[in-house]
Amino acid sequence: MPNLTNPVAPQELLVVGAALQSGLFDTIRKGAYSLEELAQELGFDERALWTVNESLIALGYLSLNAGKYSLTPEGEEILYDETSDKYVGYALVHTFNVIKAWTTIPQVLKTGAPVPRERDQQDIKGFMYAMKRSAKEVADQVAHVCLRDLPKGCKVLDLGGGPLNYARPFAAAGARVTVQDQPEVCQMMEKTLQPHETIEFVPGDFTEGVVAGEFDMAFLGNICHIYGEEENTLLFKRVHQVLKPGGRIAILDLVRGVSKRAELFAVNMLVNTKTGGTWTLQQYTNWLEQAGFDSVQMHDIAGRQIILAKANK
Ligand SMILES: C[S@@+](CC[C@H](N)C(=O)[O-])C[C@H]1O[C@@H](n2cnc3c(N)ncnc32)[C@H](O)[C@@H]1O
Repeated sequence: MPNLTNPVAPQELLVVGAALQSGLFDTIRKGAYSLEELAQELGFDERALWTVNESLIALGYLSLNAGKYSLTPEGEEILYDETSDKYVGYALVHTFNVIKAWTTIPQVLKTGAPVPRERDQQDIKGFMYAMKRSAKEVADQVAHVCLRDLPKGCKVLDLGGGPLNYARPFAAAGARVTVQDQPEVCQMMEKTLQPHETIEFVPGDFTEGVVAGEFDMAFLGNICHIYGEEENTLLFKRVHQVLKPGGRIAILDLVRGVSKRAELFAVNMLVNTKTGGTWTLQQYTNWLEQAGFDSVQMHDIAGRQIILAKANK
């Protein structure tokens, strides 16, 4: 059913998301700044900063005492306290970027192509947090389904697994995990690895090539929606080459016609990618069979789908 009952709600999200994205909250958290000092530190226009800060005070995120700004306890909890139920944190930067991208729909309708945008470190961090948040409730179950019947110490390839949301549960279940992701993601996330975690990073673009190996299982978590038929079929063929005979491919995504979220999510891919979208089980099955897989099965975990198939070689 259509539901546009509260069209003003995004305003809070936009101003808080912008403050987080631009480093305003991070800076205020570091010390006591006056308006002039803060504007100087961040290179911001004073009038613009004053207007935004006043709105953040009205919303309850900032307070001003003796001419110095600080975060309110509620602001601190929502933006920085990962142990709190109210915590949203950097995932908000991702929501902010999603909204920015969706405002380009009128242009994309004409050109069919995303409007180019630069991504800075704050954007990557926001994306990582959003991925972590979305995986939190399902990651252990996903790992269980993907690793079922595989021996301890099995070799897993996690393509686009840089955020480590699934690599960590795979490793915790005894797998040796190779993560291939973009160099900037590997660089950021490698630092977060614990010495006991059996995870190695291999930087590289998987549309250009997949790391060599003899893997028991290859996990493609939320990456097939970034690409279209041509790239996915080629990727499945490359994955087939690096799996052991009878090895498993596991694809986690929102399957069109099965997930209730698939149609709307495809709009996000439309405005952010050249060929991405959400795909039906029939499309996945065709691409997998062309790449040399058989025994295709689908599982549902909390409204997300996992497609499993076996390398027939
Ligand atoms: C939507 S996130 C999914 C992350 C994780 N697999 C999950 O499900 O939580 C997509 C990931 O794939 C990576 N990625 C996208 N295209 C890639 C490419 N061509 N080569 C390597 N990594 C890529 C991104 O950097 C990002 O970490």
